[in-house]
Amino acid sequence: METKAVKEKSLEDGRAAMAACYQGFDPAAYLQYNYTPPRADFCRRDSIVPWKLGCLHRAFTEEDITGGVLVDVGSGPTLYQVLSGCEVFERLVLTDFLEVNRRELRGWLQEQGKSSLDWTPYLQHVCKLEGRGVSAWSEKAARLRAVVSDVLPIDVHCPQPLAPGALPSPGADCLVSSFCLESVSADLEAFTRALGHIGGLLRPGGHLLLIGALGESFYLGGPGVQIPVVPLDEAQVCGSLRESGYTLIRMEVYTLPPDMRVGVDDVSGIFFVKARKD
Ligand SMILES: C[S@@+](CC[C@H](N)C(=O)[O-])C[C@H]1O[C@@H](n2cnc3c(N)ncnc32)[C@H](O)[C@@H]1O
Ligand SMILES: O=[N+]([O-])c1ccc2c(c1)CN[C@@H](CO)C2
Repeated sequence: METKAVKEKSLEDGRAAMAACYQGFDPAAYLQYNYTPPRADFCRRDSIVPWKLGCLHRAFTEEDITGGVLVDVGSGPTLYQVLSGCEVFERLVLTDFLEVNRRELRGWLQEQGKSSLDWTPYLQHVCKLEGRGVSAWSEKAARLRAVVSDVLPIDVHCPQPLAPGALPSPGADCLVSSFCLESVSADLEAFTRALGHIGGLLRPGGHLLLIGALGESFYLGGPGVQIPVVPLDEAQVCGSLRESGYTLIRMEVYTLPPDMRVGVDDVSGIFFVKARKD
């Protein structure tokens, strides 16, 4: 029979091991692996990034998602996940565990062109989805820079993932999180716990937009930096959502065609979830 102290110790050891894996994370390499063609090919209907941007565009333009505060959990060095949400919310908080990623985000936010990836094609694609024409991309960039109020440290394994007082007291109106929870959790139990922790950042009735990997056991966070991932299937994601106090509104799934499997991970599918906090 495992005592509480032993269980706590093994939890702490697991988190420390995962944190150690992330010390080698290389934002520029990660962006190169996942956010350039073929995975980010805006001329291909079956490319992964356009699929993700379409899911986010649809979700953020549905009438049940209204303004206020949007928090992106585990932003990493990427901005694609908030390009639709930035039009709907007045305040956007980006977050990540690593200073290297927070620095990457601040670089783009503070200065034209100071980032490891050119986000212009992403801005243009989302403008097209919004029927604004691609030339509005610089307006969207200005809007994003205007609504991001903070780039904060976060740890989803903490019951309070953000520093006290980081958000207004009712909590955020909406959370978005992509490829974070399963990529930082040692097992399904930790994934579910983390889902509950971030739920504490959200007001009751608020929405969660969650993008994640299905069937993935590892990914490369940089050259030679192999990071373990808890392999999930759709049923486990739905069960974890239910267990951590969310009502599932819908789940959409993308199955990777062979040429999207480029050797930087062993992901087989991607889920997009829209859920509401009970
Ligand atoms: C696979 S990346 C996802 C990045 C981005 N959201 C995307 O969609 O590509 C996982 C992110 O989780 C962050 N992370 C690592 N440990 C974390 C923790 N304990 N709490 C929150 N985020 C963490 C990493 O720094 C990394 O940026
Ligand atoms: O295809 N993609 O757009 C894409 C983007 C990011 C990531 C993946 C796939 C799969 N691995 C995760 C880390 O667990 C990160």
